Amino acid sequence: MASLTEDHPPIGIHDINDESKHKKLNTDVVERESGEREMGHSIHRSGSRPQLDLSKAAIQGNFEEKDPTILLPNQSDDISHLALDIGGSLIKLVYFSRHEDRSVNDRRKKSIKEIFGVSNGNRRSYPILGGRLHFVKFETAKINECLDFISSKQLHRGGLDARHWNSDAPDNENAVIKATGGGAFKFADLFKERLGVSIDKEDEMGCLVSGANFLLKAIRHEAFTHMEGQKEFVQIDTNDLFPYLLVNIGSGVSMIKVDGDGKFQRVSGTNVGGGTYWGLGKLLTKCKSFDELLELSQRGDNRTIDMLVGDIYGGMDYSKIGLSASTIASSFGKAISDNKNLEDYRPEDISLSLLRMISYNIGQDIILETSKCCCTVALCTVPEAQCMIYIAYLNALRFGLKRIFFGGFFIRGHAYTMDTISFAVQFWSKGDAQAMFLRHEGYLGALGAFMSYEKHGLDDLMVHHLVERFPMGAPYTGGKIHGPPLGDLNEKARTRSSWISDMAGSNLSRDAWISWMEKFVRKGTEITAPVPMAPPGTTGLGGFEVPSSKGDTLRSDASNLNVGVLHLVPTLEVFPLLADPKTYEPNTIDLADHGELEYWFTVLSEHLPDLVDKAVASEGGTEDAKRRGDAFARAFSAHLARLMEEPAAYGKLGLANLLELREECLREFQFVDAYRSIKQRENEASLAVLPDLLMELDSMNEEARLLTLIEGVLAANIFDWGSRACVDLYHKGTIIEIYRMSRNKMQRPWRVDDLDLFKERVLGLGEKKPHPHKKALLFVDNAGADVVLGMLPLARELLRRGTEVVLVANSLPALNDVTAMELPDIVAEAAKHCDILRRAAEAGGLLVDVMINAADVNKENSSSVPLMVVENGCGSPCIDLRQVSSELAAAAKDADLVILEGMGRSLHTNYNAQFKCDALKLAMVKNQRLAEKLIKGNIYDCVCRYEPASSDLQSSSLC
Ligand SMILES: Nc1ncnc2c1ncn2[C@@H]1O[C@H](COP(=O)(O)OP(=O)(O)OP(=O)(O)O)[C@@H](O)[C@H]1O
Ligand SMILES: CC(C)(CO)[C@@H](O)C(=O)NCCC(=O)O
Ligand SMILES: [Mn+2]
Repeated sequence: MASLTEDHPPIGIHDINDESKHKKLNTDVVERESGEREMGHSIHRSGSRPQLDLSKAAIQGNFEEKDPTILLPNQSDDISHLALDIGGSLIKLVYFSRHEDRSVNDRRKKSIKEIFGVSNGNRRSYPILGGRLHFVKFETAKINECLDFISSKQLHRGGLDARHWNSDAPDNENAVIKATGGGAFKFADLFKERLGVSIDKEDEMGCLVSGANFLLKAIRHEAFTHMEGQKEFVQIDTNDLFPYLLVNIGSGVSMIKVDGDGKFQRVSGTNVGGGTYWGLGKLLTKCKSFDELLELSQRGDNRTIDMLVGDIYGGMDYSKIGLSASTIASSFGKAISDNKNLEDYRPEDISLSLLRMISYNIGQDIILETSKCCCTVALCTVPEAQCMIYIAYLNALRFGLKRIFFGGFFIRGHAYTMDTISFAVQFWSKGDAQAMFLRHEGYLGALGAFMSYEKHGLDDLMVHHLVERFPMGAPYTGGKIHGPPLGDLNEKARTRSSWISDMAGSNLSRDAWISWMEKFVRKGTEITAPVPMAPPGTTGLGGFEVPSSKGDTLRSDASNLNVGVLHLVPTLEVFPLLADPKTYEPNTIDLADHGELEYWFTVLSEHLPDLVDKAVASEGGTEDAKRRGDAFARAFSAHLARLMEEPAAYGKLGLANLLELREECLREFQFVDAYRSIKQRENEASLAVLPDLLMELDSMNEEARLLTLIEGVLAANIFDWGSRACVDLYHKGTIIEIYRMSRNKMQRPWRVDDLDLFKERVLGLGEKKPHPHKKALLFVDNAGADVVLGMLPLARELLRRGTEVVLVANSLPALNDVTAMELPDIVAEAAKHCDILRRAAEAGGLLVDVMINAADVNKENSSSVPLMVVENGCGSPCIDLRQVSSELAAAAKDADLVILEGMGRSLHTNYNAQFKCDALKLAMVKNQRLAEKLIKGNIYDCVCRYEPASSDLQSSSLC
């Protein structure tokens, strides 16, 4: 038997209680499959990364070239798909990369397919495979960088045939990329020349509309309002979306009335837009970037350069026509009489004056075109900075539109801009119309172009098919990181360079690739966005005050952290046993409470160095692992910092999202399961004592046994590498000692104790007959004692009583959570010592591969209820039941009991979830703050919450 820390002295209960001081959280990394594949050369790769088919690969052009393009004619396994919106200022790219085919040798899958008739294991049956949508932008003036990017990622190779984007056609002769925006026309020849692809031009307005419609339909937290610094997500009812006004503020401005999918009309536009602000601003302030200019405006005072009504009227209002003294009478008008040169004005003031002037002129132009009746009012009384918004409003009014969505990169997630717009729309409409913003504001056109590929199956995507994960942009791996920093690039670089050195006897490519990446790192950092500022002071008629700024500088990395990568998983489904999916909220604690966010931020940050050490060690402590560890730490810290400043940056934020972010971040930097060896050791140690435990249980009467079993689950839930307090414990005793101590501490009543109610159902009471459940879904938590000594014996008891059991485990590793891939071996091992488990596992198809001693098998008993394992579709310690694997959804259909075990699944998330069937939530609370908050208790208190499905849902008894 392997035990964890045998050389440490045992601990007592006293030690455990002392741990309540600790409030840190421990973390973990996750594993991806890795393997070897024959491809002429045997290449080791991470299975989660694109798999390149290098056969017949050839360098295009000159071998001596610095960044040669490599053609991969037989590449088909991981085709990426690309669409572009090439605007006057920026090029927007949306590209898709497939998820790896995870259908590795998973014996579970076969039986699950047979039993539930689902084909989750075979993703190829879907029109599109699971994958990711990435969002990237470049300046149009630097189109060559964009072409380099496309070429280096071979994105143009995916568009083999634009009409059928998942075409199997192997040849690249008719390669076509969908593109919209003026640049689709202007640069078509360049694309042909540089990449050998044709551009299939899509109508710009149509793309903006279909992009917006797609986002509003498919992304849960896409649209939001922004008032006085407060961002609020709005879940749009797609049946009640139309009509709306779409205002796209790019270089120029377009206003489009949208009546339905493909039904729209451009009702107005103006040539004075974002491009004007940036262009003139550049000339007048010598700013090098748009953000610099925007940042300047935050600290500007336009009164030093604008001529105000008060300047002309001796400080007085011109009230007869409704102009206040502070209204701008003439933008830049003071420069006439000041007798100053450009250099004498502060660039800050120029920028703000310009920002206001542009907005005013946009408004004025459209007034003349579209609104004859209102122009005088608008010209005379409307605060100048609000004019273009006023026009948007007038247009909305004209067409009876209540909702105005704003898109285009001019908005830039900029708090001041959005607040100004919102205020104006509200002001003029007297609260009738509402301004809304879109998280993917700048990518509407590119997404629309992407949607125009036929047969990609995206039209049918539902909210639960898309999981937004966090962008790990190259800029985060810049600085002292050397070499290709991003996972897939890293992998491609490795495979390419090994191919090149093998085939061409040269190692030029890796260096060339790295230098390209370094360049990208630098460039990527340049395209940045400001961190939103404090809300402006608005004074209604008097115009807007100078925007207040949170700090002197804008963080240069924020724009890379504005939208995440969208993971498309067409196999995800809403958990069918949720009582009301519409009102379901997975997170128990709302991180909108800043104190709460700060607490978890500290917990996660403090633990980061430890986590990096562990992650690096788990990868053999190599130089590459250190580099990735460093990159991971930067990326994760940047995300945390971003979220501290703007908690809603990636949509509504809960603890589940934060914990998932950490796991995703580790995955992004290719860390395989850091807890794998710990999990293995704990599994072994626990399996070694399992027979004794089962014997002990079997000697009890059924009432004592049920109590012992639930106690066992709660006690074993102490093994949680996500809890700092628990991790400290592990250094003080062997796991068996800790387990015993934890068992001994189990004194009823627990803090939440519904055991009697559960017992009544299972064992009956007095006249009431036992009423075993038909089928139970057991959401398991940790590997080791938790699953082996806690949940498996409970599962065994249910099986013994005729309840079918489905063990539901993570699809990907997170902390020391057991995964669905790991469970069959654990069950097989346990089944060696237990007939009930063995027969059930056989019936559930889990033991097909295991050598079973034929003599042991009692054929007559082989009609046992099955024990199965299904994956939940998650890779996080928490579970969002709106997005679970289709095999879990299928398994859930006829279940009448759900058991959620562990803090992540039953407390951080789902504590308040209501189910259509009976639910049992079991956990030991290993965090003092959560204990206080949730159950008014203390660390190591236990929760046994049983909620029968009946309509008269009984509230659990808080003892
Ligand atoms: N990093 C940036 N670089 C340049 N402009 C930026 C940047 N960020 C925001 N902007 C603003 O966004 C505008 C471009 O927005 P967007 O990409 O939506 O328009 P576009 O598609 O290039 O233009 P159009 O649709 O008129 O052809 C710029 O003119 C500028 O005002
Ligand atoms: C020309 C487009 C459509 C190019 O995206 C855009 O820049 C725009 O809407 N400009 C405004 C042109 C006008 O309506 O006066
Ligand atoms: Mn555009």
